[in-house]
Amino acid sequence: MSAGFRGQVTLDGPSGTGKSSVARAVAARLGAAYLDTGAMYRAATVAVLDGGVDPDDAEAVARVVAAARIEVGTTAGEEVVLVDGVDVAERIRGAEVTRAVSPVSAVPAVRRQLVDQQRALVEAADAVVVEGRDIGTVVLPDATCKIYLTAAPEVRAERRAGQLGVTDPAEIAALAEDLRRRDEYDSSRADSPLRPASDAVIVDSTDLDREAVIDRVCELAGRAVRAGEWA
Ligand SMILES: Nc1ncnc2c1ncn2[C@@H]1O[C@H](COP(=O)(O)OP(=O)(O)O)[C@@H](O)[C@H]1O
Ligand SMILES: Nc1ccn([C@H]2C[C@H](O)[C@@H](COP(=O)(O)OP(=O)(O)O)O2)c(=O)n1
Repeated sequence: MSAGFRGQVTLDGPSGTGKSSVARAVAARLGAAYLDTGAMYRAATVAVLDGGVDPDDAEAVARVVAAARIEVGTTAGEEVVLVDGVDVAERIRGAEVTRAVSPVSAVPAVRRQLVDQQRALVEAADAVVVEGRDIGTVVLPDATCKIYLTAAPEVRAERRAGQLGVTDPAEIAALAEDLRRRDEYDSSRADSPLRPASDAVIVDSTDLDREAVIDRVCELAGRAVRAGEWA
């Protein structure tokens, strides 16, 4: 599978499974656009924090996010994330935003607003790789190829630690607890909980390196396109 892909590849799954790194590489290989929907919920969280609002106050969160202009780019390798015109690409990866993003993303009005934006961005692209938590289930139920990435919790925590340069065992344990809490929150919320779509292919990356996961996703995307042509 190389140039010529047309359609949507969705990559959902919990934190630290490799969604972002795999989605970016797959998009580059397929010559497709790339949409990081987690970055949009993180940007909304910046607006909430700067608005001086409690992330657990759903009504206030919905009000602040409705008034915010959230913009994300769709080119892999060029992370563009703006809130009211201000570049927040670096800030959205910080601990303050990571701590507050789950309650913000659980607010139905916030989800409706961002899902509308996500669908518009996807419609503008002939080929796109979209990563998140509810892309195969809610945002793009008719996507060409749906992948659900998983990995053992301790492996995910180690990967996240490696990414952040954390080596202290106590800090790694805290990261693992952070991932566990966020997965639980994201999986148990009422609106669009994290779960695999019934027609998603589950890829367990516990014992696969990044390149192997990228190969597998590209192979599945190629297979889905061929199946669609024959249907
Ligand atoms: N299959 C893999 N094996 C080892 N490390 C990986 C693998 N996939 C991703 N990584 C690394 O794990 C870290 C977290 O990956 P990331 O793509 O940010 O995950 P997610 O978007 O699911 O949270 C990154 O440093 C990434 O390079
Ligand atoms: N489609 C999505 C994407 C992310 N979210 C929420 C839930 C996640 O905890 C946060 C952050 O997502 P992000 O993909 O950036 O998180 P990780 O990189 O996996 O740590 O946003 C969501 O509710 N729906």
